[in-house]
Amino acid sequence: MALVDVLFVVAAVALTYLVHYRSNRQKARAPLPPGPAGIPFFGNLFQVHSLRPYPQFREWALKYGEIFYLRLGPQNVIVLNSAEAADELMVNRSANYSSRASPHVAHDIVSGGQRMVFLPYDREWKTVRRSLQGVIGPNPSRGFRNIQELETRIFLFDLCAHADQSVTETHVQGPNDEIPERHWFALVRRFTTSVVLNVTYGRRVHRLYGNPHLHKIYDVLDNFVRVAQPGNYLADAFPILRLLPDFLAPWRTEARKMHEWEMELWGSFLEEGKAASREGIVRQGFINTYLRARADAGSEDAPGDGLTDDGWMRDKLLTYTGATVLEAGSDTTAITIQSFVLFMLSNPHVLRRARAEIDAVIGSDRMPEFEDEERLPYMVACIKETMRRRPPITMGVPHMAEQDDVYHGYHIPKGSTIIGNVWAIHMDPRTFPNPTAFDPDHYYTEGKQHTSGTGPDSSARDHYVFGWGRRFCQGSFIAEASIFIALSRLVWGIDFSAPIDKDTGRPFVLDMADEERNWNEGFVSGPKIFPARFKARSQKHAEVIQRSFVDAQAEWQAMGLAVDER
Ligand code: HEM
Repeated sequence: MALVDVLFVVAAVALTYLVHYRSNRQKARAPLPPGPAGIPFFGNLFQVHSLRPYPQFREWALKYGEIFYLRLGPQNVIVLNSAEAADELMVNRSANYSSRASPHVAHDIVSGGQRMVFLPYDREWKTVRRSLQGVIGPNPSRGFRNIQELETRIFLFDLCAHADQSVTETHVQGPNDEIPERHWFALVRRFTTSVVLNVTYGRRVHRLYGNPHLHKIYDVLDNFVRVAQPGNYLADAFPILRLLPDFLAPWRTEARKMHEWEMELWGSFLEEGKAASREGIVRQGFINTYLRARADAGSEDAPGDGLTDDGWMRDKLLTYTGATVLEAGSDTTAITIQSFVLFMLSNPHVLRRARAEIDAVIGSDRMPEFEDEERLPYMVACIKETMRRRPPITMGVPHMAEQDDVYHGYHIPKGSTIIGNVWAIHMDPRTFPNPTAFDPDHYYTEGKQHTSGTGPDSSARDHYVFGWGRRFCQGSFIAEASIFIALSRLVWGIDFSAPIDKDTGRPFVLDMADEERNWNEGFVSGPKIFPARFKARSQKHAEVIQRSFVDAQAEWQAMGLAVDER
């Protein structure tokens, strides 16, 4: 960078800081919450590990209590470290706390300002949310249970037939956490993505290998979560840098290219949906149904961003709405399943207990069904404990305060980023004794009925992986159903074990407590790939799995969906 550019940046940063500092001093009536001291201009920006912030945030939570304050450049950040504080602001006062302080580069440029998860709390977001509610809300989501049930049959079959490759072959995770397609992690991804692809586009992931779309969905997601990470771009923290012309802002050119690269994928899904509809092929799925309704209302073509005058989503907003469902629902759900396997391998006594319950209730003649959930309370507790011990989005998705507010005598400035510190809440020893242990008894009480339902009603919640209030994860019902049916069937029918380490002669299991070494970095983060063997528990289980796979093919055909190519 030339000297003049450096001077420009420094002057811009100084100006932003002064304006911000003066206006804060004038407005602040109550004191800001306590927090670590920062440095001039940059505040705490360099104290936050942008890709693995949660251990530091937990330390600060232990030091400062239920609320602390950070400044990342001119951006005020309020971190809520207790369930009570997070519920009070993001649920009880949700009218003020349902917007997003979206990262400029990731949202405005990479997403063309259209990615639902980062939309502000405005008319566009409300339209998207309302439209999706009719598909993935509590009742309509039950319409996908048939698909989820069938997809788990394929999942079990694949684990028995193909997962051994993750032990017999050498696999290396890619530099951006890419998963080799012959590793068992990829079988989990096929399952979770196939479910949400059906929800969105009425299609399946029916091949195990050579799925360019499947890989690109994860590549786009991995790239996006990296780009969106706070601290990644100075232009996110210092708005004045956004005024720089293109030749002084290489990040803008880079971000525009990412937008084009993403749109090649997401746009192609929409165009394929439109082409199928023109050929008279009636596909199910949110986007296809929406396109038909929009065409019936007279807007067959609605290019561009945002909404039409009569309130229909235009193509790009619709494209990114489909993308959000695919992104939000694929890796998060896959990570939960992968983490569960790791926790079970690390705690064989828990697996034995879960299996004993399933064997007693189900037997070996049939697989567990959704209706069995109420009779499998320990299994449900194992799932909840998986999400508590390792939330896929360790720090949740930040909200934003739209107006000044006061909480317990502390000033919360308008425009602050609000972080519900899921990790610290889940690691609070007052609620969860011995919090770093994987112990389903955190959720299990003998004789008490448990279900996985953790809807937005905060008084009935027992973990916080799905966020808060009006921005509460809209796909939680789909997610919980996928997770329950996949994991209860896994425990029922599949014997999974760690391979023997040649050096130690003992089973090789990743140390789940070693965050740095064994868990990926980033906003959405799961375990690094690890080998495991999967085989049917008995001849009887194998027969049920094989028969269910074969029967599923006829059902796919009857629904007009692709059969599995194996
Ligand atoms: C274990 C799986 C999942 C986890 C841990 C998870 C977690 C989250 C979190 C933390 C948020 C942000 C909540 C907030 O702002 O307070 C979110 C938003 C969202 N999730 Fe999920 N999610 C999962 C699965 C799914 C699935 C399967 C779908 C779709 C079928 C989905 C769709 C969405 C959507 C559309 C949003 C955006 C909501 C908004 O901004 O208004 N999620 N999710």
